[in-house]
Amino acid sequence: MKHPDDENELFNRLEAEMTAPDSGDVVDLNKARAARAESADPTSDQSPDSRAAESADRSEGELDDSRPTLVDSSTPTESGPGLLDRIKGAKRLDVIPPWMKSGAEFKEAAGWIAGHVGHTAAFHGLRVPFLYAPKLVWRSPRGALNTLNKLGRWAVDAEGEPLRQAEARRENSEIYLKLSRQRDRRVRLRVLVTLLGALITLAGILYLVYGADPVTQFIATVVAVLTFGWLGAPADAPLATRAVIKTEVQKLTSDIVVKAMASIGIAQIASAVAKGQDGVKFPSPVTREGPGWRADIDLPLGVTVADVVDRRARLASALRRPLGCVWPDADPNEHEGRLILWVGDRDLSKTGIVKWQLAGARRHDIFKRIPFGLDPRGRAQSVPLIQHNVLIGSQPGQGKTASVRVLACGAALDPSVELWLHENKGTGDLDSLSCVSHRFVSGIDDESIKYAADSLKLLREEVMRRAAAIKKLPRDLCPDKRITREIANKRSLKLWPLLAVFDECQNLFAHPEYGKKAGEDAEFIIKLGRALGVILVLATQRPDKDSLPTGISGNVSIRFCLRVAGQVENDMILGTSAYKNGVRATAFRPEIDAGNGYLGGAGPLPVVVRTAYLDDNATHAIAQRALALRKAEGTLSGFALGEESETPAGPTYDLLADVAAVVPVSEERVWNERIAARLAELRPEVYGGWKGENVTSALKPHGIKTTGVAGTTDDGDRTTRRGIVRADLMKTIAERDENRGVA
Ligand SMILES: Nc1ncnc2c1ncn2[C@@H]1O[C@H](COP(=O)(O)OP(=O)(O)OP(=O)(O)O)[C@@H](O)[C@H]1O
Repeated sequence: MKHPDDENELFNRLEAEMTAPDSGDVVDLNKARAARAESADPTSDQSPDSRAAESADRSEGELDDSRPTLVDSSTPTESGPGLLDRIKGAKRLDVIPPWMKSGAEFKEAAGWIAGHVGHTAAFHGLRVPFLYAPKLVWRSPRGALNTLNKLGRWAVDAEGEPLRQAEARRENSEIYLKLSRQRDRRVRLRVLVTLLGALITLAGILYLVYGADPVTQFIATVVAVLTFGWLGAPADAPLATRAVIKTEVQKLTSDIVVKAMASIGIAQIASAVAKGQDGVKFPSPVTREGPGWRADIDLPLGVTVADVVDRRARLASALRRPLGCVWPDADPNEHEGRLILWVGDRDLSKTGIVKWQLAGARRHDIFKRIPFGLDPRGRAQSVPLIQHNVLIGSQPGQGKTASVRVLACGAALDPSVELWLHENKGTGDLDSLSCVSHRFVSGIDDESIKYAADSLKLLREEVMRRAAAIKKLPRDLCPDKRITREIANKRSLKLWPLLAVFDECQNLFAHPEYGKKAGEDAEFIIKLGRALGVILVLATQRPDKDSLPTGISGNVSIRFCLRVAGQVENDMILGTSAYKNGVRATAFRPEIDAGNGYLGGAGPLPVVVRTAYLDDNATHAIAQRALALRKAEGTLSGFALGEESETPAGPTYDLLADVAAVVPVSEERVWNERIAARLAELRPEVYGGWKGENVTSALKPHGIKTTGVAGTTDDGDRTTRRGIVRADLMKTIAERDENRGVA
């Protein structure tokens, strides 16, 4: 493995700086130039003579274009940053390793070890009376015979017999006699010891049979049976089977990595390895990180991390690991050619259910990030919601609703958040959260789709209201013209965060009647609502341009893409060029990789995340906690309180303004029937069919009284009929506008 020789480099630089022209030494410029040119092209002959000859041979304009033109300055300059800058720019490694600082990681490891020990104890404990003890009893006669046999052979020195026979065959009488004498001596001693031992054993047996109490007899019998049973075990049949079968994972070494990288079809690496070089460099040693190995790799010049990500399957094959174990990743703090190759011990899809960090939390602040899941390296990943919108997409059954639940539960745990939940699949996946929702619908029928479309219409109006309200806030409270925690806490301002979820939104946006308008409203909200605390979370299983307007997919800031079938769907969710850049959710496997997806926009680079999973029971428990919080703080509203759902008013027109428009200044008093006729002409879709009495009753709530107004009919008759005084109307309009301005 190679490491950069930093110390040497540093030393050379120090030396160079100390002997630099500042020190007052005279520098031989010719020599310096020659040295520089030599370093640029070590193969060429750079003696002054040769250079003179070369220039004489070539006329101007006849330069050899096969050689790159050197553009270095001919005067010596300092190369690169100075020592202090280099030290300042150096990356400091953690004094205490991260795993030692993480209570959660430590707890998880301790829990895992305790579980492992407990499992092993239970496994063998159950087998002792029913399997191991009967096996030992069964094997004990054989063990007793084996023991007697071994004793007998020892007493007569049977082990030496082959050697003596060999010497006899070779007729080597001297050695044979020596060996025979040695055997006689041994046998005499050993037979004596054996007889003595047999006598003691016999005495012991007689004592146990006739003199010992039953407990001693029992213990002695058990010990004897177990011992002989143990000694009677055949070599190929151990007594106990293994409680756990260890899956041995090969240690990742730089040699393995180099070999693998050379075989994935990147020409620069393959040709370097063929020439006996490494092809890639390792800026730091291969280390253990989380449940796997991490290799930091510098790729050859011109090769990018995306080139390796493209070949992930080949890399997995070359490393002889399942695809779900091999995760090539870029390092956001380094250059484009720095690869972090993380090779897990286990396939990501086999890591089981990821526990949600807030599953047991009492409350959460939506202005902080919402824990979302783990990346393959076991690092927690989270999603910011404030100032963002979220788009989630995948094929059916890959975990969209599960990820929506995590985000909705995170928001629900902040009692200041108003939740609008729409699940247009009709399976009730979000029902548990209905008890804390301001608006809620679950269904795929037209009525449910209309409800969701109405919500977007209302949200659009809400965004406009908020924009006007924020504009009026004093600068010290709202310097950035966006919602803050402080503003959200001032309930009178009605500017708390509002999270609206549209699960299976393809059913809404592709609806023949409501789809188009809903798409426009959603785009409007996504573009303007971010700073105003309105957050949209959209999940779709059909990411195409009919079911997901491009205005939405182009403007959303956080994207989570679970398994999709092709490049178009991939880029629709993760953004243009994602596929080309190696961010490919097509690599996930159907069903097996449910819950695994690429998360973009939540950090500097897209990362693979296995989302935390909340089943219905866990969601219900969180919803109940959120409900208690909202009750305590008095923030329950709308659907949760059983209130009638709001529907946006039909086309909204300002009646007073319309009346003012049809009553000219010259008419001080006017009959209501004339106003009705003029209104019907102005807006037939609103006022068509109105009579004088409709005007009377419509103006009454505004405090405009009707009185008897004298006038002339179209036929020229003078008469008195019900009408209004224009001054009353204008006064009412002025008062209303003034009040609105105050609000
Ligand atoms: N994070 C996860 N961890 C483990 N399993 C998961 C995870 N997410 C989803 N699954 C599994 O995938 C199944 C389908 O999940 P979910 O209903 O969220 O998918 P979906 O994409 O919303 O499906 P559809 O498009 O049909 O609504 C779940 O029942 C669960 O078994």
